[in-house]
Amino acid sequence: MDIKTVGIVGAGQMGNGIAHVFALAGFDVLLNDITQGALDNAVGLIDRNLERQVARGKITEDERKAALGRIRTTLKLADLGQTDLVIEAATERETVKQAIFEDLLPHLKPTTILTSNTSSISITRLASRTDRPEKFMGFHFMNPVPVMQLVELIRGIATDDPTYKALLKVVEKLGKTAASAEDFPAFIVNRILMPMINEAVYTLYEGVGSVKSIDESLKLGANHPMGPLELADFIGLDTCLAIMNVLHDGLADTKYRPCPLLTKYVEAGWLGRKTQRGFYDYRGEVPVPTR
Ligand SMILES: CC(=O)CC(=O)SCCNC(=O)CCNC(=O)[C@H](O)C(C)(C)COP(=O)(O)OP(=O)(O)OC[C@H]1O[C@@H](n2cnc3c(N)ncnc32)[C@H](O)[C@@H]1OP(=O)(O)O
Ligand SMILES: NC(=O)C1=CN([C@@H]2O[C@H](COP(=O)(O)OP(=O)(O)OC[C@H]3O[C@@H](n4cnc5c(N)ncnc54)[C@H](OP(=O)(O)O)[C@@H]3O)[C@@H](O)[C@H]2O)C=CC1
Repeated sequence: MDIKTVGIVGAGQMGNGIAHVFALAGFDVLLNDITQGALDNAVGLIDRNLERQVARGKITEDERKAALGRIRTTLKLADLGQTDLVIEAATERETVKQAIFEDLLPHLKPTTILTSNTSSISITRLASRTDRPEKFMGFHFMNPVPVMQLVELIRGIATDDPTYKALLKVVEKLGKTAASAEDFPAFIVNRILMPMINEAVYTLYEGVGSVKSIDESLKLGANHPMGPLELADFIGLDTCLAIMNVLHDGLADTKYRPCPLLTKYVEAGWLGRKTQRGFYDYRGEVPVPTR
C-alpha cells in the first residue's frame, strides 16, 4: 500500500516531532489533540525546529515552507478516518490509547493502517481491541524525533507482512533506520534504557550521589550525551514511571520496581521539562538540581 496521508493523535513532544519529519519527507499530515492550545503550541514548535534546521543548513527555506504547508490540525478525531496511516502518540496510558482507537474505528476507511508510538504497552493487546489487528503495529520513534535515527517496529501477534513492509517503506522514506522488536514489555530500547534511568533515581534516593554527580558521572564517565536524570526530565517523568510499571507488571520481576522517589516526583506534578520542574528546575536561566 502506498502511504501518502498520515493522521497523528496527540500533539505533545512526540506528536509534533513525528508531524515534523513526515511533513518534511513529503507526506500530508493531519495532527489531532484535545485542545486548540496543544495544536497551536505544536505548530509553533515545529516552525521553530524547522527554522533551526534552515539556520544550520540542513534544509532550505523552500523545504521549510513546503513542510509547514503540508501540516493541518483538527480537534475532531473522526477527521483522521480518511488517512492512509494513523500514528497514535497520546499520553502513555493504556485506557487513553484504547479509547482513542475505539472512537476512531467507526470513521476509518478499510485500508488504514493503525499504529501506536507507545514506549512500552502491548501492541497485541491494543490491536485486539480494534477491527484490524492484522493492520496494527507498534511504530516507536525516539525523542527528539527530528534528530534520532532509530524507529522501532513492533509486530503484534496478528500483524501481517504487507503492513510490516508498508511501514518499512515509510521509515526508508523518512531517511531513518528501522529495528524490529518482538512484542514484549517496553520492546528493546526502553527495556534497556529505562531500568538504567530507574537505577539512577535509586542512586539518588539512597544518597549515593547528588543529581549533579550522577549526571556528570554518566556524561563524563560513560560518554552519554545527557545524564540519566537529565534524560528522564527530557522524556517526562510520568512517561518513565508508566514504562517502569509496564515492565514491573508485565515481567513480574522485582528488578523492575519503580523507585519510590520517581513516584513522588510524578505525584507532585514535577514531570520534568514539560512542567518546568523535575530532577532540575527549569524556571530560571539555567537548570538547577532539585536535590
Ligand atoms: C522514552 C522512549 O520511549 C524512547 C526514547 O525516546 S528514549 C530517549 C532517546 N533520546 C536520547 O537518548 C537523547 C539523548 N540526548 C542527545 O542525543 C542530545 O543531548 C540531543 C540530540 C538531544 C541534543 O544534543 P546537543 O548536542 O546537546 O544539542 P545541540 O547541539 O543543540 O543539538 C544537536 C542537534 O540536534 C538538533 N536538535 C536538538 N534538539 C532538537 C529538537 N527538539 N528538535 C529538533 N532538532 C533538535 C539541533 O538542531 C542539532 O542539529 P545539528 O547537529 O544538525 O546541528
Ligand atoms: N517522551 C518521550 O521521550 C517518548 C515518548 N513516547 C511515547 O509517545 C507518546 C506520547 O508521549 P509524549 O509526546 O512524550 O507525551 P506528552 O505528554 O508530551 O503529549 C501527549 C499529548 O497527548 C495528548 N492527549 C491526551 N489524551 C489525548 C486524546 N484522547 N486525544 C488526543 N490527544 C490526547 C495530551 O494532551 P494533554 O496534555 O491535554 O493531556 C498531550 O498533548 C506516549 O505513548 C509515550 O510513551 C515514545 C518515545 C519517546
